[in-house]
Amino acid sequence: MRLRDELTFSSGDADEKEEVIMDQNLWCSEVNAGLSSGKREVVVGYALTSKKIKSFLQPKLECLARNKGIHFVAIDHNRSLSDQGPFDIVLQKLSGKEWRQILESACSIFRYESLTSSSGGGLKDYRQLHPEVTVLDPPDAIQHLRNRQYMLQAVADMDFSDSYGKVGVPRQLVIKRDASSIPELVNRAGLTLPLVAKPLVADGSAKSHELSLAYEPYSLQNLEPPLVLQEFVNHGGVLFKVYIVGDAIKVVRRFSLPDISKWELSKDAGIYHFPRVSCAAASADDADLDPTIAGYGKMPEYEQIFTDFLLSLVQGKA
Ligand SMILES: Nc1ncnc2c1ncn2[C@@H]1O[C@H](COP(=O)(O)OP(=O)(O)OP(=O)(O)O)[C@@H](O)[C@H]1O
Ligand SMILES: O=P(O)(O)O[C@H]1[C@H](O)[C@H](O)[C@H](OP(=O)(O)O)[C@@H](OP(=O)(O)O)[C@@H]1O
Repeated sequence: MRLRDELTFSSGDADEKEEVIMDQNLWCSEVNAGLSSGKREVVVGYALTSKKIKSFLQPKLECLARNKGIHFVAIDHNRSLSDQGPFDIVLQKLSGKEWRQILESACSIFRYESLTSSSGGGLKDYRQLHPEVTVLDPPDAIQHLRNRQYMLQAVADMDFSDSYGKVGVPRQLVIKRDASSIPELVNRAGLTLPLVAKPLVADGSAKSHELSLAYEPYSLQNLEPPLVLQEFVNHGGVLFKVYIVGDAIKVVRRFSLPDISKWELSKDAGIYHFPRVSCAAASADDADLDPTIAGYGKMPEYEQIFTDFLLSLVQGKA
């Protein structure tokens, strides 16, 4: 059980240099409330991009978490990780490079060579120094999701022979450089048009979601490699998004790009850039779908599921 005087936090605000010690009276009353209720206080240090903080750490989530004794604390990018906390969980979605920059700028206690490892650099040493802290998710476990060439490999490797339908990965081609070679490479690979062009790097930036649809390969020469080209797969204009948090699995349905007919293909040319097609606002609630498929825009009861999951990660730890 954490003692009160251990709990000093840094604001994590890049503009604030000095430690911010929470109001001891406020904090004590909460910890006392927690202690009296037997609830264990859980401290989650987070290292997320500002975009992710804005979209993820919504008041509804923070309020529900606090009621369950879970406190989200920004990891101060200006101080060494080991001087902060103590944390029960480090919630992170940064690349090894971003962690490296944070730790280098934080006069980190870690050796420089440890920053060069691919699995999030100093975070790897932090995990060795603090095995009691759960890192969500370990950089080496999610590294492949940052690359659209490798992110689907897990699906391609699965055996769905006993499933009700066919699950596959669209045929795709990676273009690392030299966009002028795309028409020849597409022809040589025998890819069927139209093609969806996606940035190869899926790093969570707005740019990484800038997708294009090309009806002929020559317009692809205007795109900026590295990118991945995927054959367009007609799928009825509805996308099923599967959310998995711990053991909880939820399926939501979204409107997607409509099917493309051969007539359209013959009439259409050029390349079209499209926004976040199947975002939460594109709920397919009204689509004429099999009623057994539950779901809507976002993951239902997400805040409840995620906070219960965080508690499950620390249950049983002293
Ligand atoms: N090969 C494809 N065939 C047909 N439609 C596709 C294909 N790839 C992507 N799409 C359409 O483009 C949308 C976005 O594609 P994708 O999910 O790969 O991008 P993303 O940026 O990873 O999306 P997310 O918003 O989930 O991060 C999909 O929801 C789907 O509507
Ligand atoms: O359909 P949703 O709103 O869940 O789409 C998510 C998307 O699946 C990714 O999780 C995005 O995160 P990044 O890949 O890090 O960009 C989310 O973007 P965000 O800006 O809202 O965090 C989408 O919402």
